[in-house]
Amino acid sequence: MSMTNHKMFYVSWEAFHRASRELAAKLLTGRFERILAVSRGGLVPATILARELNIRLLDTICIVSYQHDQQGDLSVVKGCDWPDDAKLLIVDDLVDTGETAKVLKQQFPQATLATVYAKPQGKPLVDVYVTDIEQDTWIQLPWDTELSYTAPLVEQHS
Ligand SMILES: O=P(O)(O)OC[C@H]1O[C@H](OP(=O)(O)OP(=O)(O)O)[C@H](O)[C@@H]1O
Repeated sequence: MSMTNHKMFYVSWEAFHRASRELAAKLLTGRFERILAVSRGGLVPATILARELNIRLLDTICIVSYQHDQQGDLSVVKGCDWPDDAKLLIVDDLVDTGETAKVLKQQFPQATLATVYAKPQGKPLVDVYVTDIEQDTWIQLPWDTELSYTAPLVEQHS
């Protein structure tokens, strides 16, 4: 998805922290023992969930998506050889098309996949999430943005 002609959903660090803690609350009864963070976007919520759920065992799966090519052209540049079971919690920041989630579910069908944000196309693949985002909306995460000046509305519309 290209950034032009799309609605934007800007997320501050505080909002992301709050939403990640909401996600932790939803996962409280899960009795998870291990967290698999989907790098890179899943690293931040994985840290927050590990703290809230007191999980000390974490690993990463590093997936690179080549957006200049076809959608869904993914490469796992670093895998994880943990067993697939119900004690495994997989964490990503968002699910969009669901292509990343498909790769995760293929290797770890019994694990729980949790994301902070979910768009309709990928939502059926996620087990637990916090916030629905429309498919045509670009989620601007705090590590990709910075505060900047914006002109008053009257000036923008004159
Ligand atoms: O549902 P999908 O369409 O597969 O999209 C979801 C994936 O896209 C984002 O990663 P991105 O490719 O931006 O990589 P990054 O996290 O390393 O920046 C996000 O962190 C998910 O892993």
